[in-house]
Amino acid sequence: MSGNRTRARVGRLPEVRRHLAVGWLAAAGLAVLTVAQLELLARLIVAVIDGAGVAGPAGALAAVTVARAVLAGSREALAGRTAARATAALRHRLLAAAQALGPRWVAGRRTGELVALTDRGIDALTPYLRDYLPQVALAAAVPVAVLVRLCWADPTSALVVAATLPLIPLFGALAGRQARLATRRQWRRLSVLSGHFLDTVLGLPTLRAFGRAGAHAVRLRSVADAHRRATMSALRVAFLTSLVLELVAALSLALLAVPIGLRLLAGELDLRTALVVLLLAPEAYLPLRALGARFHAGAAGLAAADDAFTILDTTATATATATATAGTTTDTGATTTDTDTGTAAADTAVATVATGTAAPPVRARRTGARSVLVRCEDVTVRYPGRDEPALCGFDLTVEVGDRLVLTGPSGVGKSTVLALVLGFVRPARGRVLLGGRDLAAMDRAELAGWRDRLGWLPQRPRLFAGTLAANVALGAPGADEARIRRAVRAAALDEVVAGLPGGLHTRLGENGHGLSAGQRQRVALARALCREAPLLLLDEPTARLDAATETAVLAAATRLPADRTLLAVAHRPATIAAARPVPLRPATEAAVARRSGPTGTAPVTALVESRS
Ligand SMILES: Nc1ncnc2c1ncn2[C@@H]1O[C@H](COP(=O)(O)OP(=O)(O)OP(=O)(O)O)[C@@H](O)[C@H]1O
Repeated sequence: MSGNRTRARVGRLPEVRRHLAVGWLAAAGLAVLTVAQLELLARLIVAVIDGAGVAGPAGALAAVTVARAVLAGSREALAGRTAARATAALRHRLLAAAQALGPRWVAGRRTGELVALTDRGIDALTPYLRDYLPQVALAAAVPVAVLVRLCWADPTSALVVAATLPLIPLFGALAGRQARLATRRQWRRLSVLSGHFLDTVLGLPTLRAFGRAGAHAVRLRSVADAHRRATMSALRVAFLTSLVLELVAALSLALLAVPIGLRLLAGELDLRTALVVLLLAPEAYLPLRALGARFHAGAAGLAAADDAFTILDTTATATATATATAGTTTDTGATTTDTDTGTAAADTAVATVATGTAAPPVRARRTGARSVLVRCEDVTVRYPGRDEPALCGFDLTVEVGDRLVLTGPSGVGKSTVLALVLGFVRPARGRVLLGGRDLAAMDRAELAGWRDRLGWLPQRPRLFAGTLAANVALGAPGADEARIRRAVRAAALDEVVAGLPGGLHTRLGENGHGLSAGQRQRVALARALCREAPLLLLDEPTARLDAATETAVLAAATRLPADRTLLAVAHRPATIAAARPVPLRPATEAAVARRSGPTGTAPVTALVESRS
């Protein structure tokens, strides 16, 4: 995105747009007060030299000075508040966009870069909004007011100022291009450095164990060096720009001041006019010079804003694509529904599963006795940047009460199936029906309603700093202690809780610091169970557990009420034995099998369906 487009988009942010008008009004007021203040100062000096009464001009000067200070202070306070609001709103939108794009998108980016963008990157917009934008208004208003007053006082001087003034924005624009490139480079380096730093801190135990901490430190140092060089180059451009602008302004003032002095000596100009010109002329150049200096302060923020808008655009495109697809698939869906109800009108009922939110209810189509909760039809999933599909021609039907376990070699696409059911990824081909609704046709509210019906244990669960109870009740905010204890017992965590100093109310550190890996896994499992959701998605729930704990967890899973459904991913024989396995084959293998299947036979599916 070009710098101008980014600036225009920042200017269109609702929080900024509202205050831009006020900023321009304040700048106009300040311009008038500046001219009045210097005019009164000139009068006061002449009065002192002439020995005339100074009370009048001195009083007026004091009043105008106070008014100017109050207006400037209020303008700064307003600009500061606008900057705080706009950055908070942008950060909020960015996080909402990351949330909408889903964990799979977040996983595809370097965490450190995202953190740098939402934290320091957005913060860097503050100088742009607080200092640079108000200065633009001032740089436009003050020179105009000064020129108008100079035209009236001394047209020759006004002509000199009018001729030299454009040199400052001209040189500023020439240097600005270089400055933009340098700050963009600096921002990139900072993002990479943040990513490396976070990776290093999180992976320190691994690096120490493999004796690579030193080598990694060298690499980190070289990344930090690259950032230092980029920063120095950006600063060099900034200093050189300031120097050039100062030089242009000083030469312009010399061009103006020397003839004024000569004309004053020759008696062609009176003292008051000479003073007015000499006091006012620098004020015409000052805001433009300050604008050049502040441009550098805000350029880093603009580079970060550019990245932020790219992410926001990605969400907008994804939403637009989803909506467009929704239009077509809804039509198809309607046709399918009509046909279905037409043929099986007598024994097919549509069960409505209340979502408990304002979102439209999620509907599950009931075929015969049991409702179909999830159906995948000939689904292919592709991740960006990957030639091979993660899933290919994949079919699955999950009915209410099923206990299904997805099995298969690593990387075959088991977690991708769960991501489909969660609505985190969308199929490149085929259809996914969630509670009877086509995933492609579901909007954000419907998806949120569907997710309300899910309990999810991810493969790498994340705990948060806070009490153990708060971590368990994360997905069930209103859960009382009895419900939390039930979930804790079902996750075979009760003995662990009993051994903790504060029991359920023991405070955990970041990501569950203070618990073992297996205990953390069980807290996350308790969190999934605590939702008491109709469909439970568990990604390797017993991966880090010993045999006895695994048995306890599996026993809890088999005790789930009959109307609750379980779809799990597992590698361990005991877990697979506890439910009906659904073996997954690698997508490419399935695709080859599908192509080579004899004509007229049913296509080989990547998944063999199984029900309890
Ligand atoms: N965000 C992603 N971007 C690109 N490719 C991905 C992404 N997530 C998964 N993949 C790829 O998709 C394929 C299926 O991944 P998935 O995580 O679903 O496998 P899995 O069967 O759950 O593996 P495991 O048993 O090791 O957890 C893999 O080849 C993986 O490399």
